[in-house]
Amino acid sequence: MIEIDNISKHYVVDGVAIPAISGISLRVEAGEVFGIIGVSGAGKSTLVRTLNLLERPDSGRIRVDGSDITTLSKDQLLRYRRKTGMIFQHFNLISAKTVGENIRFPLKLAGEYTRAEMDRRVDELLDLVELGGHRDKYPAQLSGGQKQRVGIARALANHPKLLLCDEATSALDPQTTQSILSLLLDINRRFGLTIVLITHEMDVIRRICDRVAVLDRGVLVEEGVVADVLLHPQHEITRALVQESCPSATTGQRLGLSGPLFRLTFLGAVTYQPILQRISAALDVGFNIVEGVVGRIKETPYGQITVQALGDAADPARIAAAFGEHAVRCEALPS
Ligand SMILES: Nc1ncnc2c1ncn2[C@@H]1O[C@H](COP(=O)(O)OP(=O)(O)OP(=O)(O)O)[C@@H](O)[C@H]1O
Repeated sequence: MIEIDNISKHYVVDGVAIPAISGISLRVEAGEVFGIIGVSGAGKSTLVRTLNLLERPDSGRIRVDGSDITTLSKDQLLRYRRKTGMIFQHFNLISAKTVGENIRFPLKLAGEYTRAEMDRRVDELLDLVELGGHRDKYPAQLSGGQKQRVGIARALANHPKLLLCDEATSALDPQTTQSILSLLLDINRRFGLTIVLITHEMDVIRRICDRVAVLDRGVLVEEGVVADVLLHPQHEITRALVQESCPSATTGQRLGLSGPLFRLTFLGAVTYQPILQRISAALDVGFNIVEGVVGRIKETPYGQITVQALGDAADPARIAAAFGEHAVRCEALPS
């Protein structure tokens, strides 16, 4: 478990102090996939890099499994870093080394394995990331997705407990992004590995994260279970980040619709049940779907749609109560 307690970090550029993160406190549970999202310059990289002390916070504490990593000795820090893998947006592979040599590198640095053990581990990791047969190739001979798979294999070499992902899919096309996210989720589940990832894409959070923190100008503005943050964003910056994938509260004004508008949120099995039809029949109200999205948050189905209620019986309180009885959240929107 990681407990980040009130950490701050600034950089000095041309004698001027630039705050990068300010007073951040967070808790990441063992075995979860924790996402940190924010726009460019929000402080995501700085925050994730404090978790292996690539950036040392100016103040505050970071406790991992109870011990404060900011007070570790040099040797203790080396050991801690060995158990903390990291992958990067631009992969950071050594171009003059083959795939096999790149993966073997952290094993060599650890100085704990025989040649045969290292060979065996490299083969095991190549199988894990589905790159068997690419061992003797050089990074330049690989696609972006394959390079990131090498990065993942290298990060996992010493059986880390924590994997840090710094915009790991930002340089990849959408299809390759999905395959890398699936691999990360598979690794998280198979090995119980804790993953902390940073991204500027809500879709990455939706696909694999359990919880998410939102950063804005170095400050933590919102944090919670992904479904709550995605479907009911509280902070303006979060709303902007989710707007592309979810209907907004200004739909009525935008589409010039009159008549009562409702935003309905379905989460779980209820998403696939004919609730609209049932309530329509029970209340004698028609529903015009004007906007919406249906998808999955990790494996959980969800839907969020905006409907216009039609008919004389379209009483907002009755409609909200009827959806509530079916465990569908119903919010009246300004029309
Ligand atoms: N090495 C550095 N020296 C000086 N300023 C820096 C340094 N690294 C980051 N900053 C500044 O700190 C702030 C936070 O940057 P950071 O890279 O952590 O944000 P980010 O959310 O990861 O952004 P991006 O998504 O663009 O990488 C920004 O104002 C940035 O310009």
